[in-house]
Amino acid sequence: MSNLDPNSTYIMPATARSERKILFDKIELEVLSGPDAGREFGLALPCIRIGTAADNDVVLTDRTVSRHHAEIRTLPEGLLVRDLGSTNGIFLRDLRVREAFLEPSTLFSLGGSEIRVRMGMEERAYEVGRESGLCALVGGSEPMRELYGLIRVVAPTPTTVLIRGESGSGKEMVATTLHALSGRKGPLVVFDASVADPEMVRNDLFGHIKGAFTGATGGREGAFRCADGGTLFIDEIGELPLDLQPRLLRALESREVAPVGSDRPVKVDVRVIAATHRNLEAMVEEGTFRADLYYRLSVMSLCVPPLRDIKEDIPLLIQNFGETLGLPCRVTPEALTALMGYAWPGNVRELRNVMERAAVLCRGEEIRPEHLRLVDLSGTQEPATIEEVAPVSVHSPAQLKAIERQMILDAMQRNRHNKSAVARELGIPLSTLKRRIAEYDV
Ligand SMILES: Nc1ncnc2c1ncn2[C@@H]1O[C@H](COP(=O)(O)OP(=O)(O)OP(=O)(O)O)[C@@H](O)[C@H]1O
Repeated sequence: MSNLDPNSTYIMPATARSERKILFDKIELEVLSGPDAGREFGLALPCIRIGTAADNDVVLTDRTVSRHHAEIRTLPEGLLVRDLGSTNGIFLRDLRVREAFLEPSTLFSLGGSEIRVRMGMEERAYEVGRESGLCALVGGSEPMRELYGLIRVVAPTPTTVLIRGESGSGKEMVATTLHALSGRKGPLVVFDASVADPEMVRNDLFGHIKGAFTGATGGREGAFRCADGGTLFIDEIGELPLDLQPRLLRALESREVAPVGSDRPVKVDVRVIAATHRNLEAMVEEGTFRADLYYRLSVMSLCVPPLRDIKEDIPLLIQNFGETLGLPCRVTPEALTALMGYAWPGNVRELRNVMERAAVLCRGEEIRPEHLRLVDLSGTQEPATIEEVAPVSVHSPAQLKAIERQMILDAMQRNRHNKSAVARELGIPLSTLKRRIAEYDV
């Protein structure tokens, strides 16, 4: 292994201020003997398969090599080689091994082919340009431009990406942008791991066969297979039930999924992007998130800045919402000052909601500070929520609660109990929604 931490993305400032470099891990193989002698491979994948069948990552022509002979996986401890049930086995010197960690530049043999393997690094340059947006993402601040540079260089690779950032900061938009620039022909499938029922998460993510469980009257493809040829975006990965995490890890490494009720895995060509607002490191520490899955996901992390750190983008975002949402209102300098002074705990989503509401309240005139209804300048209070959608106080607090409860119930039904989708639809953070659900006994 390289002496750099394999669990991190390295960004090295280059001499020119606008160009940075990023390092991708890769597995390098060199065939030293046998019919494929002289061939070299460098693959930026977490796990590679070697054999004579065409669906391997490294396809050899040596007839003493089995169709699916071996796999090599990158792990924090090093490169792990594993026999996939070959006829002629894997040999390290004279020792036949079923599974072994390889020292750097170790030689091993598959049938009559001797192979040298090592962990490599591929350096790619990326530009931090002067643009004020990328695809649907808006913002010309330095952190946003840095993010665009990373998105452009990471998008066309098969690397799993972990997007981190606070709720409402634009993680899903970053995932959409990564997919749009990936060149992958298949669809973008969004999967929310915060659904309350773990059974539902398992069935919806991996699919199931007919009769897999009581009530499974038909088969279901599952998000993984629906995303074949495209991208699977797993939102709220920190909420993925612990017992499903090994299954996801297996799918990421083997690029195969076994539908529930079946022991026949299906090959999938899916690029996985995950997102979270949670502190996964702390979750690993406390045992609620598996370290091996964390390691696999965090090889490439992209951080979306909170709005309070990119306040210079507020005017641009407002202008963009005006255009995309058809809000023709002008913002007074006083209102802009108020917007710039606010802490934005709900990030860009909150800004959008505030602007939408202000556009209604100002009745076609210019937006003044009182239309914004920004009550909390410290950022300690919850962002504007659905009760504020009913601005004129014709309801008693009890009636408002009943209305809110009904709105949540309706949205839950529409979104098949997918809480993140509900929170998105209602324009409130997931944490607030969860509190309301508990409070109203929904
Ligand atoms: N950079 C941006 N440019 C334009 N609009 C943005 C940007 N970032 C966020 N938004 C707006 O904020 C809304 C919320 O963004 P998004 O759903 O991507 O956030 P998120 O971080 O995935 O939220 P959550 O953690 O709650 O799932 C989007 O619908 C979009 O309107």
